[in-house]
Amino acid sequence: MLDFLKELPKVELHAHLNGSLSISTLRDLGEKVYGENTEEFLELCARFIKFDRNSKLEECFEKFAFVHELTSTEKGLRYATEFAIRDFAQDNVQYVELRTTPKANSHYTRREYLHYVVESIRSAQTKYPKIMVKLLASINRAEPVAVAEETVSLALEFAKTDGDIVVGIDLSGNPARGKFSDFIPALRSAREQGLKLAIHCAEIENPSEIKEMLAFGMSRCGHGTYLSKDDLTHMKRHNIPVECCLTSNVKSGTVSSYEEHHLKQLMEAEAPKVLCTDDSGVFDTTLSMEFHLATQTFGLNRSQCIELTKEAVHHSFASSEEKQKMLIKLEEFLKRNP
Ligand SMILES: CNc1ncnc2c1ncn2[C@@H]1O[C@H](COP(=O)(O)O)[C@@H](O)[C@H]1O
Ligand SMILES: [Zn+2]
Repeated sequence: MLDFLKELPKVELHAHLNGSLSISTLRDLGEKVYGENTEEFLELCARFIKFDRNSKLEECFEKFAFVHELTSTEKGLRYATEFAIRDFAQDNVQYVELRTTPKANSHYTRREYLHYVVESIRSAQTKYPKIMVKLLASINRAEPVAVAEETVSLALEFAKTDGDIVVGIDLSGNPARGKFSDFIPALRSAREQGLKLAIHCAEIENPSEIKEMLAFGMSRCGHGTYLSKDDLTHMKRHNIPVECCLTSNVKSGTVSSYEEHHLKQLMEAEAPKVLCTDDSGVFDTTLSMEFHLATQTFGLNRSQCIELTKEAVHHSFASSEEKQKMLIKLEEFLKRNP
C-alpha cells in the first residue's frame, strides 16, 4: 500500500512553507546559510521535530522561530522555498499550494519576501517540472490587523502580475490569539477582489468563533477539528472541504489519537474533505504517510485514496485546465496501477 501511495500523483492543499522543511532539508539549508552545520545546529534540528505525548499546540508555534531564523535572509528564504518544493516533488506530489506569512525584518520587506518566494517558485518550476505550485499569502492572527491589511494588499498586487502563482489568502497562526472578527474587513476585501480564502477554523474549541467563521464563509476550512454535527451539515451543504492533517493534530495534541480523528466523522457524513500535511517538517511526515495513516487507521482502500485525491483536485485553487491536467495524470497512474 505504501508503495502505491508513494507513486500516487498527490495533491497537497495545506502546507505552510516554513513548516514544510524536512530534517534533512534543514541540514541542507543550514549548510547553505551558515556554511557548515555545527553540533549545536544539528541538536536544534533534532529538537525541532521532537514531540512527546503531552505536547501542546502552543509549543508548535515556539518551534517555528528556529526555521524563521534560517529563512530570515533572502538567500535562506529562496533556498527554503526551492527545497520545500523539492521535498514535495520527491514524494510525487503533482500539485502543491504553499502558504506563507510575508515577514519584514532588516533584510527584507513584506513585498520583497513575497517577491523572493514567487521568484523561487518560478525557478523551482523549471527545475522540478512535474510539480505545479501555487501560493497563498498567510495572515498570522497573532499579529496586528494592519499587517493583515498589508498582506491582503500585497497578495492582490501579486495576483495581478503573478496570478498564475498567487491565488489566495490563508488565515492561520496561534488560534488562541487574536480575534477573528477583527480580520473580517481585510478578508472580505480579499474575497471581493477575487482571492480565494482558506481559513484555519475550529482547530481548538471556540464555538462562537466557529459560528462567526462559518457565517462569513470560506473556500476551504483548515483542520475543522471542533466542528459540531450541525457544522458538518453546513460544510456539506456549502461544499466546503475540511483540510485534514492527521499527524499535525495528534502531535500538537488537538486530537487525542489517530482513531479519534474527525476524518472518520467526515467520511461517515460524506462531507467534503482533503488530506494534507500542514507542516511536514515539524511533524516529520509526508503526504504519502498521511494517506498511509488514513488507510491503517480507517481502512481506506486504494480507490478511496484516489477519490480523496480527486476531491483535492476539485477543491484546489487551480484553473480548470490545470485541474484537467491533474486528473489526466491520475488516469495515467491508474492505467499503470489497475
Ligand atoms: C500546527 N497548526 C497550525 N495552526 C495555525 N497556524 C499554523 C499551524 N502551523 C503553522 N502555522 C502558521 O504557519 C507559520 C509557519 O509558516 P510560514 O512562516 O507562514 O511560512 C507559523 O508561524 C504559523 O503562523
Ligand atoms: Zn495549518
